[in-house]
Amino acid sequence: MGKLKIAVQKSGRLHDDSMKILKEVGISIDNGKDQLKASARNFPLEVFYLRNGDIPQYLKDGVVDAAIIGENLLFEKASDLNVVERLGFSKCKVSLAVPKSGKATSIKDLEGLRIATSYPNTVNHFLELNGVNAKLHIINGSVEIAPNIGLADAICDIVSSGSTLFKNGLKEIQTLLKSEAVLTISPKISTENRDILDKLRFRLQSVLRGRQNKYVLLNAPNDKLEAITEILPGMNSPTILPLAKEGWSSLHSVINKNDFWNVIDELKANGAEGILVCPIENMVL
Ligand SMILES: Nc1ncnc2c1ncn2[C@@H]1O[C@H](COP(=O)(O)OP(=O)(O)OP(=O)(O)O)[C@@H](O)[C@H]1O
Ligand SMILES: O=P(O)(O)OC[C@H]1O[C@H](OP(=O)(O)OP(=O)(O)O)[C@H](O)[C@@H]1O
Ligand SMILES: [Mg+2]
Repeated sequence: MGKLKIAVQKSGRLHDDSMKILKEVGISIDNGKDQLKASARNFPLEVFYLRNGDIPQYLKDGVVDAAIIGENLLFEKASDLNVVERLGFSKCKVSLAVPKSGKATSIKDLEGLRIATSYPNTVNHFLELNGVNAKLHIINGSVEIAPNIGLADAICDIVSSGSTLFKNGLKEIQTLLKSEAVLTISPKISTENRDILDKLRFRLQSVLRGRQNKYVLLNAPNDKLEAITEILPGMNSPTILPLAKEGWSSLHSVINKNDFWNVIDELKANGAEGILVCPIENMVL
């Protein structure tokens, strides 16, 4: 049987969470830190540890079948490749910023100015879309310093917390893209390896669904069960078990983690007690 070749960033922002999600889908990888390639012990998978910036070309050439990569880099270097799963980590934006005292408030105000960036294709795409002419300075890192050293009037780079912009006296004027880590595939992947990829995707979907939801257990008097069931959003049919205490039941359900805190007060007001909220490792549909 063949092996699915998957590229993961060797070191940097995506590495740890990429390895973590592979572990959570039950794949054990002997991970010698200096290895550039490692095989999984219990799944037909080979991991290639590569520079993030090199991964799009490896995908296009079919050197690897799949990769975990930032969506922003796909837009920059391989917009023809498909995203097959959004993985929910390394969330960031690609934004334009100018010095705090600058007058520009959008891309339209950058006509004739100099923009420093590591993402020239992305910037050019949006400049063209807006009919703006600007001069790009392509630099590979520490882009935010460019206006301070007189190299550029504006920058385009990744923004997450915004602290790098703040520290360099810059303000964001426009978000061009939103990004997160994604699983993407090579157009040259074989049919055999696509089957392995489908197995991996099935596991990833179960883990991601689990991360998005919480298992909730609560106790309530029997006459309140109907009201409580109605409060819990998106619930098909909760499990209801009688408690040893006469007239009381235990209600078990799954709830989206974003919804839980919104309904907690209502649950309590309707007589729910002893509410437990537990993480879910896997949710297989
Ligand atoms: N501050 C951040 N917060 C969240 N995600 C980020 C942040 N910076 C980068 N990312 C995401 O992580 C990806 C990898 O970024 P990182 O800085 O680790 O690597 P790189 O310098 O782009 O690549 P290479 O591996 O080629 O050196 C980016 O493409 C982006 O999707
Ligand atoms: O909004 P923030 O939370 O400050 O994050 C944004 C910064 O993070 C990234 O740099 P990184 O730390 O990856 O360094 P690099 O330039 O060496 O890649 C990015 O290039 C920004 O500079
Ligand atoms: Mg970086």
